[in-house]
Amino acid sequence: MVEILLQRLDPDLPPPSYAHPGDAGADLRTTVDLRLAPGERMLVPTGVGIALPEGYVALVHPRSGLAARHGLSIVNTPGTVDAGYRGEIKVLLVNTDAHEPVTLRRGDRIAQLVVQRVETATFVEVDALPESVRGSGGYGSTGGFTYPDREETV
Ligand SMILES: O=c1ccn([C@H]2C[C@H](O)[C@@H](COP(=O)(O)OP(=O)(O)OP(=O)(O)O)O2)c(=O)[nH]1
Ligand SMILES: [Mg+2]
Repeated sequence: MVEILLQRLDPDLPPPSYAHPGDAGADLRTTVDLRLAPGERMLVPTGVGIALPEGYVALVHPRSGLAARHGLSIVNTPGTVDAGYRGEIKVLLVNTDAHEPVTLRRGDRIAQLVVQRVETATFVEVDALPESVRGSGGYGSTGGFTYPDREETV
């Protein structure tokens, strides 16, 4: 368990909280009413700031229920909150539904914050990278799937 300093910039709203003990994500709320047309995105304030200890990151993930029911997602998912960031956490919501607008009210839970340990790397430049079994194969190099009515594999 890690202790994180939290500042409520909007004290009338509850602070981020875990819905159940052991949950990975603490829910974040919108401080504003909003309506997103199909395809529209908006940077939404949550009314909280945090001071993470060094060696930690907080990731802003979408909520799966809102995604499944309304197509609500996050453009930059998962958003990265750096340990040194002291500003308000914001969520870049997007309505991916093709037809219906998404309407949210102040106080609705819009995203979840996942706190993780993170390594800081030292990048050591070399002329050639060591060999590996995978090599430079990627982007479907191990095969994909074939549509029943088509010859090619995608
Ligand atoms: O979903 C997010 C993503 C980022 N941030 C804040 C915290 C983070 O530390 C800062 C910068 O984020 P990031 O590094 O992803 O954005 P950037 O475009 O690289 O901005 P910068 O040049 O400020 O690093 O913005 C949020 O509040 N919510
Ligand atoms: Mg950055």
